[in-house]
Parts: sequence; structure tokens; C-alpha cells
Amino acid sequence: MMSTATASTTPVFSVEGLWKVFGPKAGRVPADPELAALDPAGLRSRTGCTAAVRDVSFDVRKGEVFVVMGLSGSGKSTLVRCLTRLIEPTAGTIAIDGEDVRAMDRARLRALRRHRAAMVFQHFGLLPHRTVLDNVAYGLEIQGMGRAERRERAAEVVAKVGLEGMERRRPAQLSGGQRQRVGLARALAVDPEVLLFDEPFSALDPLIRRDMQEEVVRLHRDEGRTMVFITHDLQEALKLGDRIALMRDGGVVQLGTPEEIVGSPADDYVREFVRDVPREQVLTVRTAMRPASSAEEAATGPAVRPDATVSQAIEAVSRAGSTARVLDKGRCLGVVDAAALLDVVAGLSDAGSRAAGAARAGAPAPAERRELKPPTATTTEEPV
Ligand SMILES: Nc1ncnc2c1ncn2[C@@H]1O[C@H](COP(=O)(O)OP(=O)(O)OP(=O)(O)O)[C@@H](O)[C@H]1O
Repeated sequence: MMSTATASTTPVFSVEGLWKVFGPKAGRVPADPELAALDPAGLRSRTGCTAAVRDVSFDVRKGEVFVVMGLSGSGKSTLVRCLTRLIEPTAGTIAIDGEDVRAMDRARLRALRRHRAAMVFQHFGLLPHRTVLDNVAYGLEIQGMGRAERRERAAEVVAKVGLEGMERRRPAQLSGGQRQRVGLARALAVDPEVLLFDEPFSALDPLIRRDMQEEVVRLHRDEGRTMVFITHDLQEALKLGDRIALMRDGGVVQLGTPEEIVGSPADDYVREFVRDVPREQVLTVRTAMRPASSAEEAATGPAVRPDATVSQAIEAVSRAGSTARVLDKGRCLGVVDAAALLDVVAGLSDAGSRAAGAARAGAPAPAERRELKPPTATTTEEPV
């Protein structure tokens, strides 16, 4: 998504050294370095325990979509349920807006789940005998809001998620996608600070799934809502995530933007995970950019934005038949040419190989290149 620049760095959730261990005397596992270092099979045979979340630390920043991705059993649901203590953590700290979640009493926890961090589940959790409107109003009802006011508020949210006209239907009279919209509307109705999604779209057929993903993108763009989104689907993660935490065996193997995960995988596991991703659709032109070689090159050719994908730049370069300029607020940051863009598609563009290529050609390595001041040019043109 393009919204990273607008997300501030204030954390909504701040998680440090979090563990969730299932099994007998679970608490001894994080406390004992020898047990904590065992692999899943070793831990199970020594202790009978499973570390569903092992020593995980991250922040969820205000306004971002934070995706937790990983294969089945990697610990995604357990991790996200620990955030509001739907599952009780074994060790570590969790704060929401600086407040210690593990120190909250029952009343405070209830308020956290009702007002501050609402969960949207895969299986909707709708009440079958209630209408759409009353399902959406449910969260407001348990907050103690009066009937007229909550129905008015619910009607607004129902319209917002595209269910206008269906207010009086019951869940059984809706399609899967429509039911998921009701679930989403119910979470939104309480106007939570953060929305937590547990694989909400995995049961939907692909077209409806895409609709719902776009709904999430729209909500994020229009309302700047903070979201934590669990998925095992890489495409979904790349599409929705400002940042992605990739989990394996309870740990986070890499945390980064889609571009960082696809462009600089942390290890072979991540590399294998992202192998089939069309790189040009995820990596931005910054990956392929070099300083303009002349004032003329900085002043001519089609313009692209710094967050344009390589694929968009390829289109611009092909149409124009020339190098494209990367423009940010009228300033030329650098240029991209067809050869560098093709390198990205071919997977030859990671920092290591570019540095090696540059050294072979006797040119400065990328890190040094950034020191060079490219010729700048100002223009009023609108980049693609
Ligand atoms: N209540 C439990 N008791 C024992 N083990 C559990 C319990 N809940 C989860 N686990 C184990 O913890 C690990 C992580 O499970 P979790 O459900 O968090 O994974 P997930 O990534 O969300 O998987 P999925 O995508 O299949 O939902 C798994 O090995 C699972 O078997």
C-alpha cells in the first residue's frame, strides 16, 4: 500500500519478548535459556510443551496495516489473541498506548476488547436470530448505548460497508461475503482504535475476497485506521500490509515492508516463501534508480513517483522509449532505465549483486553512490 508515509511512528501496540507456551508447567520454558533454545520437536519431547509464540517483539504503529503472515500452525492466531489476552501470554510485555495490558483487571480488559481493539473473525460470529442492523448494533448495545442512538449509528456503518437495503435480513439470508461485511461493520461500529482481523477472508471465494480486501484498503485510506491482519496468503499480505511480520514455528523470521521482504529476504526460508512473487509488482523504482548522468537526463523523459512500482516504470519507459525520471515534489531523485528495470524483473537487482556489478564496472558501490549529488531539476509535471 502507498500509505506508509502517512503512518506516524507512535506505537499503538508495543510487544516485547512475548511467549505463549502450551503444555505442562509452561512458565519454565521462557525462564530457562536451555529450554527456550530447543527446536519445536526437542521442546515437545523434553517438556511436552508447544511454544506457539516464542520471544516475539514488535510495535504496531498508529495508522498502519500490520500483517501477521505465516503457514498454518506458525502461531499467528495465538500471537494476535495474546494482544488483548483472549489467550493469556506466558511471558513478555504488551502495552497499548503505553498502558500495560498484562496488568489490566477484568473490567479494563473488557473495555479494551470492546472499545479499543475490536476483533473481526473468520467465522463472523453473527447472532443468527438478529437482523443485520441489530447484529451491527450489538457491540453498542453491550456498551450500554440507547436503542435509537445505536440503531442510527449501526445504519451509518451498514451503509459504509455497502450493505444498504439489507438491514432487516438475517445472517442466513446473506452470502458469505455479505456476512463478513456484517462482521466488519460490527467491529467498526464501536469505532475502535485498532481492528484485529483473524483470517477474515480465507473462507470467501476469490472475487468476493478481492472486494473485501479493497474494502480494507479503502477503510485504511479514508479513515487511517490501525489494523492488525492475520493471513496465510502471501498475495493478501503484500496487498494489504504496510509492514509484514513473517512467522515460523512461533518466531518472527522477518519484519519489514513488502518491498523489504520481497527485495531482501532475511534467510532462505523467506526467500523460498517469496520466490514466486512478481518482483516488479512489489518493488518500487527506488530499487532500480541511479543518479542522472547529466542535467539533460534529469530534465527529460517521463516522470514516475518514488513509490511507483517497477512494473509501472517499465510501462512509462517503454511508452517513451527513454529513461524515466523519479520525481518527488518536483525534485528529480534519480533516473531508471530499461536495463536496471529488467534486472529487477530477472532478480538481479538486490543490493549485493548491484554492488558487485558496480565494482566490476569500476563504478562506486550503491552506498557511495548515494553520496553523489545528482543534478536536480524542478518541474510542475504530474508523475505517474
Ligand atoms: N490450546 C492449545 N493447546 C496446545 N497447543 C496449541 C493450542 N492452540 C494452538 N496450539 C499450537 O500452537 C501452534 C500455533 O497455533 P496457531 O493457531 O496460533 O497457528 P496459526 O498460525 O494461527 O495457524 P492457522 O493458520 O492454522 O490458524 C500450533 O502448533 C498449534 O497446534
